[in-house]
Amino acid sequence: YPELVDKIRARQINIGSLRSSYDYIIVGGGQSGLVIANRLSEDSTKNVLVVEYGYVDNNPSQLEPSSATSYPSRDLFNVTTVPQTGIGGKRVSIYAASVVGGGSTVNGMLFDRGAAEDYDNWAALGNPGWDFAGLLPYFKKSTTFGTPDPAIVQEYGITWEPSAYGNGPIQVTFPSWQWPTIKVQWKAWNEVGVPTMRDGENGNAYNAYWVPNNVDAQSRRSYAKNRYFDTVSSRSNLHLLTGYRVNDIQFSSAKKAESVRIQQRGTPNGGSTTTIRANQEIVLCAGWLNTPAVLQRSGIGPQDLLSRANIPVVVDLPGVGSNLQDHPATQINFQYTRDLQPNQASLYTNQTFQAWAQQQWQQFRKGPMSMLVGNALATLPLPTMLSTYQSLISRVNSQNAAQYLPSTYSAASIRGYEAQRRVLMASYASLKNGIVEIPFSGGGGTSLVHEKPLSRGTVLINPSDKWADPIVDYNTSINPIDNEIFVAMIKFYRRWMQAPSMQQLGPQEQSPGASLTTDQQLINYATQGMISSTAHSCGTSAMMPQDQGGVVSSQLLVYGVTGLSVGDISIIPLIPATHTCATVYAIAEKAADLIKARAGNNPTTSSTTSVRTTTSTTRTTTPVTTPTTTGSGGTQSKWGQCGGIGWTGPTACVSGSTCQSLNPYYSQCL
Ligand SMILES: Cc1cc2nc3c(=O)[nH]c(=O)nc-3n(C[C@H](O)[C@H](O)[C@H](O)COP(=O)(O)OP(=O)(O)OC[C@H]3O[C@@H](n4cnc5c(N)ncnc54)[C@H](O)[C@@H]3O)c2cc1C
Repeated sequence: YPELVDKIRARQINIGSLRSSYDYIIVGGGQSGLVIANRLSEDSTKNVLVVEYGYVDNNPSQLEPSSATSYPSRDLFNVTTVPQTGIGGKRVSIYAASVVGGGSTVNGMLFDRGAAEDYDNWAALGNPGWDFAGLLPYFKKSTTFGTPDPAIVQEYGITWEPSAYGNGPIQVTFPSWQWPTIKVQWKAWNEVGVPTMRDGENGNAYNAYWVPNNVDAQSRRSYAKNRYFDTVSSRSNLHLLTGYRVNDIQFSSAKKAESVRIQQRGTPNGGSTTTIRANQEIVLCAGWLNTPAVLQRSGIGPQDLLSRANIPVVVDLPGVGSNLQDHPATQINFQYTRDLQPNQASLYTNQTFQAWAQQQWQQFRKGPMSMLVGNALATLPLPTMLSTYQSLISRVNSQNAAQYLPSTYSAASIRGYEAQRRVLMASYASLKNGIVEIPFSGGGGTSLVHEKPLSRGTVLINPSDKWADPIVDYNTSINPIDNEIFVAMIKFYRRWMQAPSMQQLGPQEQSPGASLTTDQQLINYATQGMISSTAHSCGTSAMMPQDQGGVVSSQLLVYGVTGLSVGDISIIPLIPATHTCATVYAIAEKAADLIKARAGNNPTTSSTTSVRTTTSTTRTTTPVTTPTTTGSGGTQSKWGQCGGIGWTGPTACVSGSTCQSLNPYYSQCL
């Protein structure tokens, strides 16, 4: 493993080896940023710089299935929302990665796509080429399906559609284990009118279907860093600079994006910065939280916000930071009084089973411990769940759209929302599009997830401190119809638990509890336990027409300037009914093709630039002082932190490992 670490370190550059200019500068080396970097650097005459705020996380545990359910705080931004008045005024956690590979490095590895209608809706909002047919080649280009263990396929009747996959970097398959109770659950779905689909990845992600994970045959995480970045380490035209924040973008008088200003992480705001020029294009891939913030700090955003923050306006683009969407969720729990054996609890309660599971894992990387977060979803159309769905749709249509939107929304953003509502209501009435998601893997408890909320939020820089983390407000459940969807979900889940097949398990409702029956009681229950985000935040630099609050065109170019595009999750106009990782790969693959195509039409002189140019041409930088570490004594275990700025824990490593500095902020026992 240390050899691998050395290899990874060798291909990163430090500030001293930066060129003064690159053909492409990618802001953010997260999931989408690494995909785009890989594709743009395929042309050896183009040089590409990725600037990433986070670092490489080389902890091997991050590749293991267990990492799907424990998100390491070291790799995440530490931000909470403003009080969410629609769910009792609580502040909720947000999920935004800050590590090389971004969300793909830390996420739950449930790897699904939305229904065809989800993407057709994007095209209907004024984005030709972004329908499912336009995206399918990119879903395929990014993935390869690995045939799972035939025994588990046969035992559980797992189905998938091979033609939905291609020959791409991300490995996708099913683990070698499922819990027996899931067989009963599949039957029960059918009994309450939810058919089983052969596959969700081919545009049919509605009703109930199996969902694979993005893991290789050894159940190891297959993600942007190891499949899109590490694999092209020999390319000298691709540079990655970690531990630096892109503060803002600078424009020429003709509003061409010319350069980025970067600053070392942890140095005081307003301190020294380095400017790097982009000959061809700057591509924002800083994610839903920071892409709008970088735009706003660069003078592209709502005019009144910019002037309150003392930022000169380059383009008054009110949609920047609006249109925030995620999938809010609440919990439901039933206990089986006659559960099948083994079940999930057996891993804790049955020592023989536990020992067998350990042995299966350690010897063969198979068995219960190869499982991640589960592999089955019921993504239910509204008419399946609610017989009075038409009345709900009429009530949505008769709402004054502005009433529930944030007060900061411009007339253009309100128009855009009305356009979204038109396509959304068609989806609410459709039998080929899910409105809610109920994950199931055998147990009686799960999350109830709203896939198509009407409420919208904002991500705005703090006008009194533009360097602070952006202010996030999801406005969760501000629109009362969103709560009606939760009530319908709870009632339908109860119906599922009452299905004939389920009775062999003896399900007993724990929460909300059978005594809660009125809609208001269920709303109170749902909102009390509700979270605003299931880590699928998106939409904050939306691909919509400019006069409808859009930020980028269907070419992903930012309105009002040239040489600047967005290639990450923030371009999503309308949240799809799916976990977002696979969709982000498709967006980024398509973005790379769009960028290449326009470069082809407009060649630059960059091909003549020497790749070897280094520091002397880099604009001013203040030398970075080497940080010191004050240790508290004691010995750190292998893989643990042993130094870095601000570290006060042990600096000595357990025998067999040595403390190695990976960056100024993190040394590790390796
Ligand atoms: C904890 C978690 C669990 C998830 N679980 C699942 C799941 O199971 N299944 C699924 O399908 N999806 C899941 N997702 C969602 C999915 O991973 C994300 O939607 C996707 O990774 C987003 O990709 P992105 O490229 O848009 O942003 P990111 O991958 O977040 O990349 C943005 C990058 O930009 C960097 N950055 C930010 N600001 C700056 C700046 N100013 N300068 C330089 N760099 C900057 C950040 O550090 C980050 O690395 C999860 C996400 C998270 C966070």
